[in-house]
Amino acid sequence: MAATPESLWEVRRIPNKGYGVVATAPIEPGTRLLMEEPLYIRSMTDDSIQQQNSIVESLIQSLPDAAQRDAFHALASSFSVLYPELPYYSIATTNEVALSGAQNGASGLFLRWSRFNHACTPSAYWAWNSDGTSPKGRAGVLTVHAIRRLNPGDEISISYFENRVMPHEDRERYLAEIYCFACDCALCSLAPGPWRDDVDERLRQLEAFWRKYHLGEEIQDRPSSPLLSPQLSSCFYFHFVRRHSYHHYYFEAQRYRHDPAGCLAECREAAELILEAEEDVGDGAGGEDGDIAGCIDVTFAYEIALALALFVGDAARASVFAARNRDRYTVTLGADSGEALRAGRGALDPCADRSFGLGLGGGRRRGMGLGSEGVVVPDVEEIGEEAFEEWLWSAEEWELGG
Ligand SMILES: C[S@@+](CC[C@H](N)C(=O)[O-])C[C@H]1O[C@@H](n2cnc3c(N)ncnc32)[C@H](O)[C@@H]1O
Repeated sequence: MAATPESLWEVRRIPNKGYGVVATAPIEPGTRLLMEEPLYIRSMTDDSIQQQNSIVESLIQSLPDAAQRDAFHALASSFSVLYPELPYYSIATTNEVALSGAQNGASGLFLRWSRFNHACTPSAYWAWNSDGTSPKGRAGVLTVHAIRRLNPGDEISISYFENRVMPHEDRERYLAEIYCFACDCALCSLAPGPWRDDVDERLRQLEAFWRKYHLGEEIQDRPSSPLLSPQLSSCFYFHFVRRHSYHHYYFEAQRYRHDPAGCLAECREAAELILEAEEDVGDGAGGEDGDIAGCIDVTFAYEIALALALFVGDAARASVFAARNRDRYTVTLGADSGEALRAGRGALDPCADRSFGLGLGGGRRRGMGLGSEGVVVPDVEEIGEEAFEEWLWSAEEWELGG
């Protein structure tokens, strides 16, 4: 992974927040702001908080570099009043992040990342890249990229929710319980009234989408759901769990199989809600719809849409969704991230994907799906953006036999 220009920001005192990260130069969306290796990684077990305090203490004591030990002790400690006798636990729990991928179930502490404050509509996106390589050649790096245009003096914020979306009262409770603070971002500062209700309604819609497709909550409530065949579960595993492997995944197999176009329509609604908000902040100006920009990334809708297109063997739409993911991951994770590279390969050759055409049944798999039956990507210049979107999301050809 390419190195990071950290001269673009500095850590400063921020009223009512302790320290925070502030831009020192103009920053464009997609700029890499941080690439950092963990100070330590520890597995999350059901140890008591006293045991966790001892575990973190020995991790810190064993660091060879005194400057690193001092930097750990200088970090924010939001739980020190609650647990004055557990200083290591208090610092760890204020600053650690849950890791996914190969380190699933573990958490890490990152000294520089720990200075970024939270906003429900953040200006930067962070992610743990378990396949990313640091300049020192070590596997696993945490990256932060700007997702809005920033000016010198702007605080750079990230979301502590990791793409979870919630209406205001749930966010308030979550931040108070987990992080001990009340958020005063633009979204949380909205006065009660019709506009805040409208924003909450959109957030609830996106939350429902997230819960359904990323946590699979509906299926957990439905004991009659058929078990996935090994073939199907491998398809779903491959597409949804690889990036978000810390989520328990259950899938609506039957609906996915028999009504892929209906599922695609839900992806479209979610993607449009997210994109409308982002368009408003695209020029850095902010705006009414922009109040929810950055709460959830549009790739969460496009990844599902991509998986659906692959499942039904629609190479044309799969390549468009993969290309959109590639472009977005390039902004949020960097062009050199595993996600952007994978999506780029998928855009060029969707038929090579393991799950291409799985929904078509044995005889019609690979090379026999819609990809080779003449569905081609229309020329957007020729038909216009609106008609292109209609084509992309309508999926009239999606008729799966059997
Ligand atoms: C990971 S640290 C962030 C950096 C921290 N402010 C510092 O001084 O090092 C998390 C803690 O920062 C504070 N914090 C983060 N975002 C905040 C916000 N939006 N408003 C108030 N406090 C915030 C809370 O005390 C939280 O527990």
